[in-house]
Amino acid sequence: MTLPPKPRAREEGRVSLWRYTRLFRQDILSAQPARLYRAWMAEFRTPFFRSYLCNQPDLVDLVLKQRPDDFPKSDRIREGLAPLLGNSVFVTNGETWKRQRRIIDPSFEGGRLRDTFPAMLAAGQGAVARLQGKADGEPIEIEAEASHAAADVIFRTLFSIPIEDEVASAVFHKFREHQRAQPVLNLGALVPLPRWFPRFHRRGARRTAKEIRALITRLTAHRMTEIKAARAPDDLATKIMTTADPLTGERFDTEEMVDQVAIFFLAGHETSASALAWALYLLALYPEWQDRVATEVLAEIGQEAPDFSDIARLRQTRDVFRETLRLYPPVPMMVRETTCPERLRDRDVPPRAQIVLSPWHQHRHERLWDKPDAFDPERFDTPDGREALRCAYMPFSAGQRVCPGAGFAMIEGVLLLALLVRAYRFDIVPDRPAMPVAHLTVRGRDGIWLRVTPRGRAV
Ligand code: HEM
Repeated sequence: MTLPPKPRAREEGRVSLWRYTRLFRQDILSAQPARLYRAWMAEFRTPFFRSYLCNQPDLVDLVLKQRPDDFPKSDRIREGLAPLLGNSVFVTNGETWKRQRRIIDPSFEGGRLRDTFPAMLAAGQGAVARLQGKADGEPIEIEAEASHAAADVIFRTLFSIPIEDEVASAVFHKFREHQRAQPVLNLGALVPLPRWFPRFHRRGARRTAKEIRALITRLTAHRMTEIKAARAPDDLATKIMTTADPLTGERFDTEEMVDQVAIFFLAGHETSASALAWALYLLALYPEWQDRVATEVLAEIGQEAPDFSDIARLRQTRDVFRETLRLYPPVPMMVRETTCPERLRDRDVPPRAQIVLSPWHQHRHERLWDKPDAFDPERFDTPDGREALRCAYMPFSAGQRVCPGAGFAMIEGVLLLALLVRAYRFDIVPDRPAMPVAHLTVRGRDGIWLRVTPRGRAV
């Protein structure tokens, strides 16, 4: 049986820091040796830093759930991302971070998700309509379509504006330019190289970051005016900007909200787009699963527009999306830093060492998953699969810093997949196979190409 694409690991043995950095810059995934798919913990020593990749579920639990305050994000992450994200919740630590989460989290709770559903649905219907003109069986690059759809979801749910809006569309296009200028956004953040080491903060990336922030400031300042005049739409931006911290009573001011909007846009659209594109690719690779999804969607919602409660009944579609997040976790690695001496698996770990948690390796770990590289959405119905889901599945991270958009993303992903597969058939392009590469998120090295035709018509 064909396995879904996986990059070849680098050969075992020592490599120089220069070579590692070069490999790393090309792609974080293939820069790593194959033993990481079997190891519980691996240590990397360089003259400048020590880094420990932890796969053992107990260790991951310790870092993310039991003592998260002792394993913060490093300041370098903030430095690396500051031009675009300022002091957003993604990069802060300690009391600032806690206050930001107290204000943000209520907007993503269950009841609010129901309220955002119509905006998500409109974005999904927009994606189906956009593909109509391209569904002629000629190869199309599906990541671009998925990015467009996911950006539309974010703008509609956050600011009640479609992606066609002038400012929304400008942010979206500037963002693409930003990625081209700085393809591996957090390289500098992931590897704490000494200050003299060449960085990849290109000048172009600084400029685009500034332009994106200026556009977001326009949206946010306008919304603040609408809130003050009591005529703001009831969407996520209004909810977040009017929520007071239950402990201090403080609200976000415009500037702090700009930082949060920047991360919602970045974290919320890049990740969802990556997951949707890989899900469609996997369904093209396994057409029997594509038929199962199409059949389920027709049985549960027919040709109607689904409502919020329909999504919970799309169980096979959800399992396909879950399995996609296992095989291609959009955020392949996360980094924390030790603040005091630690002893992990009988090794002394000094303060300021890097702790790397890798959904990519944990999700394909040979000792944690049965047939880890196979595509099998039914695995979640088996006792082993359920156990692995509980202790070795973290596409959204875990613990107090878990992704606040996890519930949102699971509804969005299932909804968009259901609408697209109901309308179209997706087939692979044999001479353009996809290969994952970790840029900002896990992407296709040369894009993800598929042939799209209206469902029911053969290619
Ligand atoms: C499939 C989609 C998504 C995936 C796989 C995903 C994954 C993740 C992961 C792994 C983290 C933790 C990163 C770390 O600790 O270094 C994270 C954080 C975050 N995500 Fe998501 N995410 C998704 C969608 C979203 C959406 C839709 C939003 C918002 C609309 C969002 C907002 C955030 C924010 C604000 C954080 C920072 C949280 C903090 O540090 O406290 N994400 N996400």
